[in-house]
Amino acid sequence: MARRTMSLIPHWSSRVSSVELNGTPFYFSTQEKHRGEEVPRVFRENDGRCYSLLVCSSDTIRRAKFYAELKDKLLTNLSPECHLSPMCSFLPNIKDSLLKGYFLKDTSESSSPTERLLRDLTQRDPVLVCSYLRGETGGVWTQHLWSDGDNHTMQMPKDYYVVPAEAPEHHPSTLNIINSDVFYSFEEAYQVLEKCGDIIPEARAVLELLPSREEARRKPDFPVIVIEGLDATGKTTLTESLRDALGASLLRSPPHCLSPMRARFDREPPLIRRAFYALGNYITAVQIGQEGMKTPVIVDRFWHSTAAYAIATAVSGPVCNLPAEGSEVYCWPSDVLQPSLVVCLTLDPEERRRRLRDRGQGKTEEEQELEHNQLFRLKVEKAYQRISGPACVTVDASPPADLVLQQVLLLIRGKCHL
Ligand SMILES: Nc1ncnc2c1ncn2[C@@H]1O[C@H](COP(=O)(O)OP(=O)(O)O)[C@@H](O)[C@H]1O
Ligand SMILES: Nc1ccn([C@H]2C[C@H](O)[C@@H](COP(=O)(O)OP(=O)(O)O)O2)c(=O)n1
Repeated sequence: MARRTMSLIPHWSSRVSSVELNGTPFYFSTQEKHRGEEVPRVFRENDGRCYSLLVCSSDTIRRAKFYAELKDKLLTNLSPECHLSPMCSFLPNIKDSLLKGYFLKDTSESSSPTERLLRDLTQRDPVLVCSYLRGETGGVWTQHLWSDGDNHTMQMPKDYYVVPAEAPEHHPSTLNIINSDVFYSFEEAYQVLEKCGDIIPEARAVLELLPSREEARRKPDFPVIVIEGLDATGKTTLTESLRDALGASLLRSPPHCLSPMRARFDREPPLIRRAFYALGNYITAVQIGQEGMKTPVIVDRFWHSTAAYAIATAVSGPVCNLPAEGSEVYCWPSDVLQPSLVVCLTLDPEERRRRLRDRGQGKTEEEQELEHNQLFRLKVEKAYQRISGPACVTVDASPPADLVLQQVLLLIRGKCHL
């Protein structure tokens, strides 16, 4: 922890913080001198004491695990007069600079219980705490960075004034996507599960099922057609019909051999969950390579799903916060087999809800969230459309199943000469 804190300090005053109040981000930064700037919005009309907690550790697994637990830990141990808001700190436009945490307003009588808890956290956990103090007149606020536990030798910087900051060009939640949410090589995803082996036994089981990188890259003779889309858009119906119509093999990602481990990874923080899905694609790629030497191959979900869901979860707020079209975030990994055609089924939300209801089966938590969270659904769809190399061809899935099949067969014949 101490090492990580020290590595942050040289850039400390270049950092910008964002606190989300009712879903809207408010930005502030710090500086050594006050030049008459107004008080940042999060500190205005504020009688309480304010603190920020940022999770930071060079151990990415520990950081992801601790962040996932932190909110519950705080809500359980803090007094009801404490209010938490999501917060982050970042170096504008600098990749991998995002630190996530919470902003805490405490309106209770005594500061002691909260400060005791925060002090304990700084000593035991990978967290960086700051307190904020209002000047005598109320016109200025200063930030005080707490030292971490027993590292007395560390040179702490002096207090800084907090001042309002501009919204950055790229939304902060986009800064850490690469290799935290979306993996662009076998090695990067592999390393995450390898580091989890001691704490998640299922991670070792997944590693044992993995192919070599060469196997995952083998290009088959027959065309490979991937069908993508949100849950209940008709992927299973269409992929089974395509298999029958084309005499094709039908595969899926994640592959069946990972089904017993999937629920465990769905409970893990994004870093670990997304590494699991990323590795699933390499297993499916080997199966595609084998089957594709004999017949055409239809694949139910592949890398588009892995990337689009991960990006949509990682990026908070509206669709415009997503990385712009053309961003490297949307680039197909060079070591994943490229399908001949990717079709993305779309459906208006009302019809999709009707199909989900009619099917009446259990849904993943994420799909339930999708149903309630229109924004998330829009972000997944937008991310699907922006992925390139191969891009996906969008097909309206609202007509009857046989018409959707005919339309996709036409696309396949045009593109794959079957
Ligand atoms: N073109 C279609 N028109 C009407 N209903 C459909 C169509 N395609 C699929 N369905 C129905 O919608 C539900 C979801 O389809 P399914 O193929 O299971 O979707 P997914 O695999 O994408 O989750 C199923 O009950 C299915 O019978
Ligand atoms: N190739 C894939 C397939 C699914 N995922 C992830 C993306 C979402 O978190 C879920 C969506 O899966 P869901 O349970 O809705 O999918 P199915 O109903 O099994 O088709 O799985 C993935 O990351 N990569």
